[in-house]
Amino acid sequence: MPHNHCHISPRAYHAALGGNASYEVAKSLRMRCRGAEGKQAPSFVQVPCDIAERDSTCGRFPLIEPVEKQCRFAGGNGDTMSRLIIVSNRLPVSLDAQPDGSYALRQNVGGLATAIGPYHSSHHDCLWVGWSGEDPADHTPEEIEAIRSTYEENRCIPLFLSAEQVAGFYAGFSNNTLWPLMHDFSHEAVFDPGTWETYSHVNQLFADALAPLIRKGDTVWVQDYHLMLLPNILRQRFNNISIGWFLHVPFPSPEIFRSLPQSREILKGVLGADLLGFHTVDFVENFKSCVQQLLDIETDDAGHIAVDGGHTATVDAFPIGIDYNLYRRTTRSSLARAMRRGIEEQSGKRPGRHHDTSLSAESSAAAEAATKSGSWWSHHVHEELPELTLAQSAMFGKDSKPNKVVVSVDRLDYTKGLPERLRAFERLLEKYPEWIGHVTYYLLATPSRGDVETYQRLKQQVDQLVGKINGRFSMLAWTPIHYITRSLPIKPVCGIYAAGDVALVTPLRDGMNLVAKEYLACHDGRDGALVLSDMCGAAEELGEAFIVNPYDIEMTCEALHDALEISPEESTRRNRAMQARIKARTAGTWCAGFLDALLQVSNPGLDDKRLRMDQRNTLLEQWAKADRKLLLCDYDGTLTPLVRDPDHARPTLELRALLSRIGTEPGVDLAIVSGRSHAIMDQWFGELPVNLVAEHGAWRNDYNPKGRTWVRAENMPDPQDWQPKIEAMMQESVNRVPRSFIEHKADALAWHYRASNQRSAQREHDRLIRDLRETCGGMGLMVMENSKIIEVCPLTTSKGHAVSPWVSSGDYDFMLAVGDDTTDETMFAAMPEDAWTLKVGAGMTKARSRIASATALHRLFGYMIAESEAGKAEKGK
Ligand SMILES: O=P(O)(O)OC[C@H]1O[C@H](O[C@H]2O[C@H](CO)[C@@H](O)[C@H](O)[C@H]2O)[C@H](O)[C@@H](O)[C@@H]1O
Repeated sequence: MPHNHCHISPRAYHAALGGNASYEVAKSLRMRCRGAEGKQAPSFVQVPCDIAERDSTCGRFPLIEPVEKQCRFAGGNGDTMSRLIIVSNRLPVSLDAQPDGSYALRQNVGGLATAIGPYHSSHHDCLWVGWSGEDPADHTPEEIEAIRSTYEENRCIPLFLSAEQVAGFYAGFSNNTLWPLMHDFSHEAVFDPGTWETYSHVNQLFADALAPLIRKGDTVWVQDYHLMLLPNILRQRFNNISIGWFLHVPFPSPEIFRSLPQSREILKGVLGADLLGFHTVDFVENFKSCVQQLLDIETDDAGHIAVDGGHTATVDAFPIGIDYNLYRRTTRSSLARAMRRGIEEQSGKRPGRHHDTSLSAESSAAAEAATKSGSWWSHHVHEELPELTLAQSAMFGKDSKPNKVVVSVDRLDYTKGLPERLRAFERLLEKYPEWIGHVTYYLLATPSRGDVETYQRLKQQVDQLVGKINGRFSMLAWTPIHYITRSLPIKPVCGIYAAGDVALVTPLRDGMNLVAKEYLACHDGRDGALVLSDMCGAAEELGEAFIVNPYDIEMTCEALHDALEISPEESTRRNRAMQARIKARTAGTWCAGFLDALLQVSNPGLDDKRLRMDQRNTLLEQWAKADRKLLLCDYDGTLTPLVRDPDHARPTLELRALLSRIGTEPGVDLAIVSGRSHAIMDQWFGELPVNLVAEHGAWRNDYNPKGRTWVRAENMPDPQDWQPKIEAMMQESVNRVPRSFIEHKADALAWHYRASNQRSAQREHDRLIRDLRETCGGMGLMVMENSKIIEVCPLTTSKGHAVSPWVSSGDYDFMLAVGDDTTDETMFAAMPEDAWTLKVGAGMTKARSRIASATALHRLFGYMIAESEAGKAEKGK
């Protein structure tokens, strides 16, 4: 390395390319990396020292780090920092070639990019590996390098697959074999040994692409049915990483899955993961049955599967959500509003506009812009209408029936139940002719997999059905179905959702179905009825919808009729319940929840007693049903993560808001049961609607909006009699162990050593414990070992004792106690059998369940609040 150059770290490299460095540094880095020979990224990056130093000194970020830690994405250098590597068939971004030969990045839409994309963008050490969508045969080596480099600047590692590989792996085995089988369409499945071979090979190629990136301790999260062999390939190659796998489609019963000639290989492939996630508990059960029947391996109720070679895989359900606020916000955009207004005018929902059958100039122009080309729109709205028909006169006010809009948004796929849905709509017009002229169906069906014959046939079938229904029922001024077969951007789609009085979401089989959730988010706080198939995961969460069997045309027709007739008050009430739930269970909480669970199952200290999804659902059900609820929460390490300086653990505004929210739920008594001094508790929580227990039970303060009073426990020794002596002993330890200190409380003293050198602190810890125990025995005091802290407090104090008046009052039909350290064990022991007890983090415990972190607890509280909201909406409150 030239002496006037220096190495910079991958973190600094990303920060620089992410706009955090000066132009000169960024340019220098880019040139350096593009110049690298071969496909492999350079293992470190050099920049001229003067530029790097100037950037560092102007406070952008620390550019210069020790040379031995420096590499780009490559692993294998002993760096043990754990990172997340996401692997999916497609990357979350695509590239568009620009006239100047460069490539511009475009964000992909779709559930996966929306759900995990934010995690990837906000974590600067997170990588994403996937197929670039490019065939290397179509590009020069320079273009390939430019494509690779543009992706890598965004922490995406692209794979280049030939057309032949794509045909076998993607179109072939993934979409023509696994897709139909997973969706219970075994009659559509093609069994071809050739595509299986390519699928296996491409899974190996993904492993090859990952190999140079993986470092000890990394987490690799594999996505979906395209990569079902990859988890086990990775397990065979690396024994020091955590592997997760999530299936975004349904998992079928053994009767269907066993028809796949490679069913056993596929099961063994995914069982290489530590955690296997599915959308619903039903899919988990199907998977477990397949493992039992096809591999003869037992599974237990906790979802553990003991695989050969001592590896244990765990299966659980993680229902995916949407970015609720994105849809809610986008619905308010001017383009979405114009789209909605346009549909309402065109369908006659907005009287006055429709007479001349043209949109207002403003709506028309904006809707055109929204749909980009807008041809479908102008075609329908600029028709000349020479005469009024019977239906038209009904439409324009002579008849009291209000005009309504039905919407649906799908990919044109045989799993979506489009022909069945169209028949149900036709049946509605037949059976309830009063809807003729009054209901308009906006059917957005984006064609996909157009090179596959089944999809071509489906498209023809849907085209014909739409034509038949329109031909049969159309009036001069009214067309029953507006059929759009293009892909529309999110803004007009939100406009379509918002315009819909009814959304018809009736897939024959679907893993989750996000359309149902998106429709509800676009109707935030409003009316609008959802007709939903019971064959999709979403039906488990959206029970207030009109649930139908999508194969039952008569039932769907009746549900559609009821949905069209529902009062705005009733549909708003139903929506409020569903919206509360999907607002709390977003794409972000899904991603975090899966990663929390993966952390738990990969860590032997955290895996036992993991709160599974079915248990969490039971907890939420019991919470929602209960009238009087008791929540007992420890503070440090439970409601907030542990930090070095106890003063820095003060509650954030978000935590205070969460505590206020849950503390004011009707029927809820919330108590923070902490070892903190009552002075601190008063300062941090005094204004919140919560009961407080301080100093491990020595002090108690029940919430009273008129003013708080602290009550000291009885029969405690006078602190003056013991604190000077104990303080002197602790002071000796402070003198010996740098950065240790004493925390003073009214009735306790604590020696803290978290910030100290742990080896010397441990020696001192052992000595101090021994001396304190000898001294405290006869003084009515006890010595407690806690998290990097030794505490002395009165023998009579205990959290269990402090909470017993609440617990034994008999007032509550739901009780939950949460804690993280040894002092919380007395509280767990005081809880009755049917109470919920949760330990946060690792360690021996009497608690019956365990969760990973304080953040996971916040999420659980969020779900509990949402459940209460849903319950209130259901009761019409
Ligand atoms: O009962 P808790 O609410 O869990 O309180 C227990 C002790 O918490 C505090 O110490 C702990 O948290 C500190 C901040 O994260 C950390 O630095 C320390 O190492 C932990 O032991 C508090 O300072 C103590 O008074 C509490 O007894």
